[in-house]
Amino acid sequence: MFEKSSWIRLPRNVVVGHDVLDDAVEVVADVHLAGRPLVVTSPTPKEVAADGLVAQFEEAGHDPVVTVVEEATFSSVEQVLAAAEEADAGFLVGVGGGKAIDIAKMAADELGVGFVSVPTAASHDGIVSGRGSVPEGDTRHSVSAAPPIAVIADTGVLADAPWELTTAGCADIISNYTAVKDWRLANRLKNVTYSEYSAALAEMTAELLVDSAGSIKPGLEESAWMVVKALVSSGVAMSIAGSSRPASGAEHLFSHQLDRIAPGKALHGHQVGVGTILVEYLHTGENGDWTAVRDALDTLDAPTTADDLGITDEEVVEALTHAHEIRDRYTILGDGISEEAAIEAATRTDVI
Ligand SMILES: NC(=O)C1=CN([C@@H]2O[C@H](COP(=O)(O)OP(=O)(O)OC[C@H]3O[C@@H](n4cnc5c(N)ncnc54)[C@H](OP(=O)(O)O)[C@@H]3O)[C@@H](O)[C@H]2O)C=CC1
Ligand SMILES: O=C(CO)COP(=O)(O)O
Ligand SMILES: [Zn+2]
Repeated sequence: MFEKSSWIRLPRNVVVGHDVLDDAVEVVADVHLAGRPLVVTSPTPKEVAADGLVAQFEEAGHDPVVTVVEEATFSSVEQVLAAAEEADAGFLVGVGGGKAIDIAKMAADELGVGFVSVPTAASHDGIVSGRGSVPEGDTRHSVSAAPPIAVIADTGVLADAPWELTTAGCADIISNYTAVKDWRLANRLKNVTYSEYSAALAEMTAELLVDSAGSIKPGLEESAWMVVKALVSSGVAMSIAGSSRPASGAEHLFSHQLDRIAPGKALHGHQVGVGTILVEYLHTGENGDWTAVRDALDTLDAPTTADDLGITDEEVVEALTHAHEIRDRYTILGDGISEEAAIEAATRTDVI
């Protein structure tokens, strides 16, 4: 008897374009969210977008409240839960980069209320995903959470954000190449659940972005448009998979380990981009596709070396040799690679 079942949870409204932030009240009404909005944001996105959004909700008689989070931690989730309880919030609106959106998403999931995602930077593919990524001690959890009911991605805001945030988003997409390779490997060797549809979508998203790399330029709203569409598509791949597998493999474990070893030095997307060069080398060898990955990152102005990331050679080697310890996720790293192998990979690829 066939007994398999799966849930694919996706956003209802994905609104992308120029000045769409002005339509927030309408978007919220369209998905029937009711009650007091709790706006979850972080310091810069508050000024860039959340203050204006709050004024809009006030004008519409929604009586919004705001809470500002500083870090992507479980204690930030607790802070938001307490604020929501105190305000008796009807739904949550996450305004910011990956940090604010992840925290709002997880808190809304815990509360069982609706969540609206308002990215202020095209810097990560968690904008629509049903995941939250949170460090805790020596590990980093990829937490399941309901995806946003609605996404409001204002391309004017995204294009005005610092260019390096957009290049970080591009690199987060390029990492799908190695993430999918790791996923297929884990499926073959460890029988990990695998979805060909999800993997194909994740790979195609990276392919389309790389094909357009030459026309993605700073300050152009059309470029923000192309990148955010790719980020949405990659998030949908995660929702189809029911895990971050199509968008997060060994290159992400490397980045998560760097967050512990060299905190605050570089953006998530930039770290995973450099990780993708290294992991592609490990998958395909000296004459493999890592040069194409490096060239694509270079064309997009994204970092390709330890120097570009502002980290030391030793930190790269330490992150690569300890990446497999981040979580129980089988990748090309297996149960860890030796220091010699890490130095070889990083040297051959000119990362160090
Ligand atoms: N759930 C998922 O599926 C995924 C989750 N992630 C997670 O997302 C995070 C990475 O996202 P990222 O956006 O890089 O990190 P942050 O949210 O930390 O944002 C990066 C920086 O950009 C600033 N910023 C945001 N918007 C603007 C703007 N419009 N103008 C100027 N500055 C701005 C932030 O300000 P401030 O300091 O004030 O916040 C912050 O300093 C990681 O925690 C990662 O694990 C990544 C991919 C997928
Ligand atoms: O960053 C991610 C995808 O780009 C997801 O990260 P996690 O695997 O930690 O959830
Ligand atoms: Zn990522």
